[in-house]
Amino acid sequence: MALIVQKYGGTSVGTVERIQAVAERVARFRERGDQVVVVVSAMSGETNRLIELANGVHDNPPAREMDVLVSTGEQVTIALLSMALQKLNVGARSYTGGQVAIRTDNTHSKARIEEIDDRKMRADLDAGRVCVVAGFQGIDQDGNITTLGRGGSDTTAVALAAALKADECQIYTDVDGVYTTDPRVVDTARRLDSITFEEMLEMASLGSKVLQIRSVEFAGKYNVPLRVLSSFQEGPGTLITVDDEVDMEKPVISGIAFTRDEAKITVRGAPDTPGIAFKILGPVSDANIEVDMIVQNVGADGATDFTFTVHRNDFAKAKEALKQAAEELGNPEIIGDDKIAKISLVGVGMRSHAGVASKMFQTLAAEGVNITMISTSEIKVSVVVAEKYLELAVRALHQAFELDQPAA
Ligand SMILES: Nc1ncnc2c1ncn2[C@@H]1O[C@H](COP(=O)(O)OP(=O)(O)O)[C@@H](O)[C@H]1O
Ligand SMILES: N[C@@H](CC(=O)OP(=O)(O)O)C(=O)O
Repeated sequence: MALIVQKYGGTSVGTVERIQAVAERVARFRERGDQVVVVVSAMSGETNRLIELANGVHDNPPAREMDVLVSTGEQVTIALLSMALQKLNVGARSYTGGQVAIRTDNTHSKARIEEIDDRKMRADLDAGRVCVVAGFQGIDQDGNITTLGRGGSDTTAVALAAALKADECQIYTDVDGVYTTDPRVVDTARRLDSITFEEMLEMASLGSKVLQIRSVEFAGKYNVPLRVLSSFQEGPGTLITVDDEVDMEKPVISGIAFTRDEAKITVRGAPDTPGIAFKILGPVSDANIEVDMIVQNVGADGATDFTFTVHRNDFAKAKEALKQAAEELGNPEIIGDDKIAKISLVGVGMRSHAGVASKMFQTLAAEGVNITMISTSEIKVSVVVAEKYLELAVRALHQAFELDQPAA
């Protein structure tokens, strides 16, 4: 008998039939004698629909009310799944985040979980019932509903697994595991049997939306055994593993992540004087905008070019912040490009192998893809290219690094 936390994402509960299929899967685990806590997301498309409703009423919806609204999607699916389980004669009870209670801080729309009360869940499990818990939501200490950020149900599941010391946290989705890259873009992408927490964290941070970043951080911190599986087919999925010693047989690159979520801003001809980076990025940071990549060119004739990227949603706001600071910067030219994509190679093997970046640049050059920005860290290399070359570039890199070949 094992204690398992299972999370089913939006596509897996997208229709009544799919909810029934989830109930049947959960029932099979119960028949085997396992104790099961299920976390569900809203039906696919529902959270976006709710956000659009809010945008129709208010151009900057108040964060507290937004959380009251978007948390309703999950309330629908917990009730439906609980009913579907009871129809199969499996004892089940649904709980919103607040009912559990999943206590968070009060940062609406990106709240952090602070404490989980496991008493109700324990009582249900001991009585042989399945607990069906709404993902993505919690409650602050004043009783306000909070949400955990897009994709937050993954984090709910991992946090419950940590609180309950579950034997495994299983994330069921519409793919049968973590792939070498997004299988929707590269059809030769291969499922990985395992990937380290460190690599998964990079993949998630660099754009692979199969797991929410926070959930991977949480699983690593609390040592929660985490597995990604398909809710539509049987299979072993992908196990996220602790990074023990580096396996010399392991390929240098484990995966390719990419994102279209960023935009690039260049300040041309800014004075090349001490403090210029602060003068440019200070106003951007004051506007509460996060900066990702930064490049400052070598100065010439006392002037320099400075380029950085921000989330695409912050593009207009960042340009505006700079325009307001323009006078202090000597009125440089400010240009922007939001048709960019960032592509990243990820792999712990990079620590012990040289030449990954140069092979990446060579591959892109052979395809005629121009690189406009580069950044590296110990286990990743990222480049920015024009968005129109994204698919071409990812496919070429996938092939060049032989990611379509089964691991040795
Ligand atoms: N490296 C990757 N491996 C697997 N899936 C990936 C990867 N990168 C991106 N994805 C995408 O993530 C999707 C699953 O995440 P998501 O749509 O958020 O699922 P859910 O609704 O179940 O939470 C897949 O359909 C796939 O297109
Ligand atoms: N419904 C929320 C939470 C979530 O995790 O969804 P999904 O598991 O479908 O990515 C969202 O759309 O962000």
